[in-house]
Amino acid sequence: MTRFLAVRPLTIEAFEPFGQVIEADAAREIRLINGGTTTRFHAAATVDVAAEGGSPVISIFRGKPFALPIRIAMMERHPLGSQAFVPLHERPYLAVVAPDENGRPGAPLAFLCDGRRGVSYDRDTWHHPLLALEAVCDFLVVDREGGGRNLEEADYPAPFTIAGLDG
Ligand SMILES: NC(=O)N[C@@H](O)C(=O)O
Ligand code: NI
Repeated sequence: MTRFLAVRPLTIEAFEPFGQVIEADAAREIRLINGGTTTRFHAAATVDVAAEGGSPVISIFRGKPFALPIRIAMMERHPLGSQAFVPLHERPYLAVVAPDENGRPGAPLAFLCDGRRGVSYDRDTWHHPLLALEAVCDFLVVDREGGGRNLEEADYPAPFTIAGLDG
């Protein structure tokens, strides 16, 4: 029996249990800086990577696009750090997350992200690895460098299928 997974629009409120949406409107504070030539949208997301002596790193992920239907058979989480993805090309991508259920991922939720906003997964939040859509897309990624076990993966007993992107 195929378990279909509907795609929903990314909103700050709906994503809040799993992380933060990175966009100007999500910033806590707006500051005019540099003599008024620049607007700083301050702290649109936080970076939580210090556990067990971790430090923040900035990387580029070049994501190959996934074609529909997309099979969600596993999830992962990073117990020691948050992980943020900001698209550097304005292309859509999917953020698939799940609540924790006794140490395993529960039913996933798939958010369609429009390429103008990033997402930051909270530390220890179940998510699917990067899911770029349409074309190869670079993402700026802020996550943790350091010791300890910062990757936990779990397979679903039966995969979910994303058949379309329109809900
Ligand atoms: N493995 C890795 O660095 N990437 C994943 O954590 C991911 O969420 O894409
Ligand atoms: Ni990850």
